[in-house]
Formats: sequence, structure tokens, C-alpha cells
Amino acid sequence: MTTPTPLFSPFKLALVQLAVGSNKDENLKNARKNVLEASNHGANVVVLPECFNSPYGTSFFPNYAENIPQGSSVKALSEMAKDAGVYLFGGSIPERDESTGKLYNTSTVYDPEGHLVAKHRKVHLFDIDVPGKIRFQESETLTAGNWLTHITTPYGKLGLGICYDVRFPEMAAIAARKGCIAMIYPGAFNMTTGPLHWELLQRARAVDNQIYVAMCSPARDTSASYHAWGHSSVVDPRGQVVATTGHEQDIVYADLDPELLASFRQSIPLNQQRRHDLYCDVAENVEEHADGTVLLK
Ligand SMILES: O=C(O)CCC(=O)C(=O)O
Repeated sequence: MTTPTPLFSPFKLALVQLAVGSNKDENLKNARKNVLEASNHGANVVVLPECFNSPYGTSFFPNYAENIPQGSSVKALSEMAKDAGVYLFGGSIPERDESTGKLYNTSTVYDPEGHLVAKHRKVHLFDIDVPGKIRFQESETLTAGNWLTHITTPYGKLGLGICYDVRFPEMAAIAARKGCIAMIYPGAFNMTTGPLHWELLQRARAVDNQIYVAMCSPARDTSASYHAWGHSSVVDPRGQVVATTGHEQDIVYADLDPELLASFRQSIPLNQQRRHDLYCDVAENVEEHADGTVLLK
């Protein structure tokens, strides 16, 4: 089976590793300042972190949750994208669905005119228990989303997941098989799983699928209840980390290069060598829809 070369034009990606506090308006203002700065540095696509408008913790989600698209964060994000003239991956925010009362960890994406072009609800909830280290149960207050998300931009198609979603290789494999050139994950790993798995998972998703992978974390705040790992990074289709940072507020830039992706896929032609006579193709029964949602047929 052959997979056609994906459509891809060069672009500059910026990951805004934002310092997040408990004041939502301040968080939105800080996001705006940094998105405009990234745009002034030539970024075409800008990414904010997971839970960038609220502290990260299950007890905070009900208080910070907003309706999408009526809430104040969507309005602010749409204006930021428009004023900066960029595709904006608006990190994630706690969402309240008014019709069901359910809460979600949701990422919204805007085009350079400020239109909301996609909405991804975290598909795999972060429920872990590492004795003596960290117990976190998003399912205490959140519900999982029910679709995958691929966003068509003039630069190429971009897959979107949120944090724990990176641990599930099927999601990135489906995106790559469907022609996405990158997976973007707003994320907030912690001081236990960050050093162990943050970079490893990004490099794994990148090298398995020969795509770019980017994860954008909040900056670390040791006065908060959850200490984020930071280290927002971009990994190229060879599995190399091409841009990264420490744990302070920062902006990470990377130039995404179609020739590097194409030449690496030519050198190691995995897409022509898959044995779908021996194992299933994860993307076989999956269908993309015009609104960016991706579902089983
Ligand atoms: O997978 C991990 O270790 C961390 C995940 C996480 O922090 C999240 O999903 O928000």
C-alpha cells in the first residue's frame, strides 16, 4: 500500500510556554501578549498550553469551565488569532456543555481571521495512580471526548490531541495515515512522568509516523498544587528534538520543513512497507469530516 506525499508548505511554529495563575483574565492577557510576540517573530502557527486559563486540577475545572463558543476565553482567543494573523491552537480550557452539564478538557483552534475552525475534547482522560508519587483522576470531574481532530491549514493538515492523548499511538498513526504532517499536543506533564516520558513519547510518535510532533506545556509554578514539567518541544520526522526549553515562561520556535519530511520518508520508506496482510490498518475504517472531526465510518 502506498500513502501519497502529504500537502505541506514550510511554516514557523511557536509554542508559548505560558506562566499560568489563578486569575483567568490575567492568564488571557498574558496569552495575548505572547501570541502577538510569537507573531512578531514570524510564527505562522502558535500553540498555547493545556489548561492555560485556569490552574490544573480537578477541583478547579467546575469553577473555570465555560461554554464554547459563548465564553470569554473563546472571544479572547479569536481576537488574539485575528490580531496576530496566525493559526492559533488555543491550548485547552475546561468546557461546560450547557445541554448536558458535562465538563470537558477542550482545545479550540482559530484561523488567522479569528474563526473557530475546530474543537477537540480530550479523548483519553488522565487517570493515573503512581503510589507515593502522583494520583490524578480527571474523570472525577471531566468526561472524555468522542472524536479525533484533524485541521486543514494552508501549510498542511495538523492532528490535534491533548496531553495524555500522546500515550495512545493509534491516534497519531491515524493522523499520519490520513496525511497530517504534524501532531500538536497542548500538554502538562508533571515531575514524575515528565522526566520519564515527555520527550520519549514525542520522539516515539514522531519516528513511528515520520511526522513532526509538538507539545506545549505551561511553565512550572511551584506554588501551585500541580507542578508542570515544562520543556515544551518540537520533534522532527527523524525523531530529533529540534527545539525545546526549560521550565520557565518562554516561546519555543521551529521551522517545519516539507523537504526534510519527504526525504526522510524516501530514505526509510515505512509507508510502502507496511504489512496490512498481517495486521490491521488503524486508519482503514476512519472518516474525516469537513468540521475537522474524525470518526469511525
Ligand atoms: O501522561 C502523563 O504522564 C501526564 C498526562 C497529563 O498530565 C495530562 O493528561 O494532563
